[in-house]
Amino acid sequence: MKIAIAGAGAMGSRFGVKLQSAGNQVTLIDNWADHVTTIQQQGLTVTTDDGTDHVYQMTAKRPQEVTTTFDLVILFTKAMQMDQMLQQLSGVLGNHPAVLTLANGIGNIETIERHVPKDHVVAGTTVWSSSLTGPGHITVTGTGSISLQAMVPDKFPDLPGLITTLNAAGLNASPAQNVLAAIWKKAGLNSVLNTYCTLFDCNIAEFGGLPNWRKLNDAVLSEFEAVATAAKIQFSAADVTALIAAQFDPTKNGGHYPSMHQDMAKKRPTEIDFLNGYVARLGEKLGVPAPTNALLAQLIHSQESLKGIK
Ligand SMILES: NC(=O)C1=CN([C@@H]2O[C@H](COP(=O)(O)OP(=O)(O)OC[C@H]3O[C@@H](n4cnc5c(N)ncnc54)[C@H](OP(=O)(O)O)[C@@H]3O)[C@@H](O)[C@H]2O)C=CC1
Ligand SMILES: CC(C)(CO)C(=O)C(=O)O
Repeated sequence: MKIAIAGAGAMGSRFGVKLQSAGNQVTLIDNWADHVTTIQQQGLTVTTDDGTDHVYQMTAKRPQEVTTTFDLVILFTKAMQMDQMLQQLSGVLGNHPAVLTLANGIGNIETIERHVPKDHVVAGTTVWSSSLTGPGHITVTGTGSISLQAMVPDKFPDLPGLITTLNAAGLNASPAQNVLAAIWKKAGLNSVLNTYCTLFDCNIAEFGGLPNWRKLNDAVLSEFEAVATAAKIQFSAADVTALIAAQFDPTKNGGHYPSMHQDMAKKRPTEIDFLNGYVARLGEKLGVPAPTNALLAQLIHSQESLKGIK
């Protein structure tokens, strides 16, 4: 399959390597010029759990250099970069490839549907993880899985085929029954793990080792559940808490510093407005206050300001 990874940072690069190793023709597309040039000249370096470096020769391009067509575009930008990437790839999208997004945050589907017909879109979530440690260099730990669903299930040509392609690359994909519920579930997880690990400067296992992690968790997720219920979205705080607890295991994501922590460390804007901030705003609109999520969003914004992040 001809696959474009649009947004080839930490996650896009990890997925790109796995899909190419399984025999697909993969193009990594990214706006970070140094990253693209390093991959073109030296290959993509992947440091694995045991500290070993593996170098992969991969095709890497900036969006404006892409002229080929693809069967599948996997969008792996940050939520706030998605609209720009879709605009830059309008020529590529004109050939109607399937478009899959597994990015974190709520609201990405609406962004994609401004650029791509709904019946070509597949959305989902993943608990795979990765860190972009420098241009052309990622560090990966643990394993993960993917849950995904076509936005118009009767019209999307071949979801089982897409799942087979992802699974042949060892990505552990399975169909979701209710993609909006899956996105909210993942956003609940990120609004706990990403936000607290960033504020406390810790990894996921260290957060799980806090004696009061459950209290901190419940303060966020009880509001998520109330807002989701008002918005008629299926959400169970208990289910999300179980998923969070499963990440503490070092063979899953225990050793991982969440993507928001990585953003803050690199002085890059975070996705907070698509996580706790989104729920606080929606809660306000629906008359269901979410003060803990509103405060956490403000705390992260304050940290961004102190670091000079705009
Ligand atoms: N990392 C993880 O473990 C996980 C991440 N996710 C989600 O996946 C999506 C993609 O995240 P992720 O792969 O972490 O994103 P990254 O931060 O690794 O990369 C995103 C983009 O940011 C820019 N960028 C990043 N670092 C630098 C730098 N030092 N200098 C210049 N530009 C830089 C690049 O694009 P540009 O130049 O165009 O700005 C890059 O493509 C997000 O929605 C995230 O929440 C989901 C599960 C796990
Ligand atoms: C890996 C995981 C699940 C950790 O919160 C994630 O989604 C992230 O780092 O953004």
